[in-house]
Amino acid sequence: MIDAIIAASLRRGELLPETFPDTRDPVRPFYDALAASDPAVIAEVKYASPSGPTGATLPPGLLAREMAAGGAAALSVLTEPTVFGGDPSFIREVKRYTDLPVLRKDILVHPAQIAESRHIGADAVLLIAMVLGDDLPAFVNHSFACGLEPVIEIADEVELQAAVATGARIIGINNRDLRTLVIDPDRASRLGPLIRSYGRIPVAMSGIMAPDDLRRYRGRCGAFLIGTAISSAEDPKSATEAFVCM
Ligand SMILES: O=C(O)c1ccccc1NCC(=O)[C@H](O)[C@H](O)COP(=O)(O)O
Repeated sequence: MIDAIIAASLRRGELLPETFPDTRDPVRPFYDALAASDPAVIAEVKYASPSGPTGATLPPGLLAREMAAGGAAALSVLTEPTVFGGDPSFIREVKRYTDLPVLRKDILVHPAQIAESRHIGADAVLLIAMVLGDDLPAFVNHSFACGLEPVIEIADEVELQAAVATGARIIGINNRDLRTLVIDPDRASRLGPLIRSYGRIPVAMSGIMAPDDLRRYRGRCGAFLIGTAISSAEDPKSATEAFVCM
């Protein structure tokens, strides 16, 4: 499944123009938003996954407004269209409803997709270590050059070392295995303190379904990315509050 998503993303990247205007502004405040909040909840606008629809019903702008009202420190917006039901236009829509900094969540594999991310209004981009391999440092540098905060996603100690060798200030630990989709909640507990010891912000990602799940990472991770549990909630504002008011 992940290989098909990567191939589709490469095809999308190849269709983009090589340059976009407005790619050299200073990095926007995604980092500051996480550093200033405890717990820093990154609420994710997520409509589907390889497992099927999440059940989210509000359109992206209204969903984002509820998440902001519930106290989210920042937002993540899935823009991948083939499996996750996303679209790059969601970022602009979300930005019309909230001032919160926004992470573009996608399988980014082409340099033009980084410049595009800035152009469509993102403040940060997800760079997946497993997907980018040896290209990771170049994508980190390109993100900073485009005025974007790179957030590297890792799954193990080897990828952690590759991430800290770059200048990235935020490193996410995905508890979900991208190939098997199985969640291992101990990943973020184990790797979070190690990332902290390098002076970076560790973000626990995936499988955080209830406030108690977040509690296990307190003190070990600095931020918490929550998709399905908030996006699919009947009342996304209250669902966000429940995580923020831990
Ligand atoms: O969500 C999935 O099942 C998934 C499968 C394969 C690759 C990526 C996947 N999700 C992307 C994400 O990063 C999650 O949306 C994010 O971590 C939030 O996860 P959750 O809170 O469990 O919805």
